[in-house]
Amino acid sequence: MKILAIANQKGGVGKTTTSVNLSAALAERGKKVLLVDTDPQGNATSGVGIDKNNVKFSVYDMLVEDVSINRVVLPTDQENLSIIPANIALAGAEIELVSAMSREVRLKYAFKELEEAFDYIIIDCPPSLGLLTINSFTAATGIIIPVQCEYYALEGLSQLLNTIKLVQRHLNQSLEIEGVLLTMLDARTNLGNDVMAEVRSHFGDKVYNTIIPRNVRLSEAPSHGQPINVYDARSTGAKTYAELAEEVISHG
Ligand SMILES: Nc1ncnc2c1ncn2[C@@H]1O[C@H](COP(=O)(O)OP(=O)(O)OP(=O)(O)O)[C@@H](O)[C@H]1O
Repeated sequence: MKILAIANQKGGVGKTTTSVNLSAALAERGKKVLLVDTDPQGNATSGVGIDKNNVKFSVYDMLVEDVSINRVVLPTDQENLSIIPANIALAGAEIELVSAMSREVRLKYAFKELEEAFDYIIIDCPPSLGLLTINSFTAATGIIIPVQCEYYALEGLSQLLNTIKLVQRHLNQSLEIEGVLLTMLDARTNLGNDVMAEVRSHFGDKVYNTIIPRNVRLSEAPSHGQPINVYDARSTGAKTYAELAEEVISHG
């Protein structure tokens, strides 16, 4: 089982869009996928059609109240795709966890209790490097870093890399950067090439060949509660997330 955290503390770089659509594309390829929403905004939850304010249990209950993970996992409309939902209740967790026992390893321990077998667990991280993200890094086998194609794309990444190093040293030695994903490429500018060269010079072959273009269908899909492969399977957004899924699968 691969556990992939989708993380970048910079906001709005495509973490949730990638979490939802990579999960859905993997599920479409017959992989059993558990999407875990750890962002209090709950956008991954609503993005797969779950009413985030109307769930019995959320990731908050699992991490803070010790509710069993097996009671928190919900099926979605898509075959092979389940979710652990999040909502605004999670906003307090960063503070509540500070004084909790085993505060960095709660997610990892919860995954150990899973009764259902999954091929992939995909974790949508919040735009911060607090305890929720640390829990994800501690539980994960790899991290996918979405980087928006824009000037200063790499700004702030040193903080993220530093956090990864700290977690590797103290909490999870086998944690790896699984891949770096360029997102929101605007075909009308040449910026993509510059950013790609810069990102490649830092991360080498960790950078996925797949680049996600800016695609309006990707931004519309969440308001319909559907991943892009359901909302518009013929869109370039759907095609590129399908390519990404193939790349992720080929990495083993
Ligand atoms: N490839 C794309 N093309 C067009 N719009 C996109 C694309 N990727 C993401 N968006 C839109 O950009 C916004 C930010 O994306 P998203 O929510 O995935 O980023 P995020 O990193 O998860 O944000 P946050 O840091 O707030 O959690 C959303 O409105 C989303 O619909």
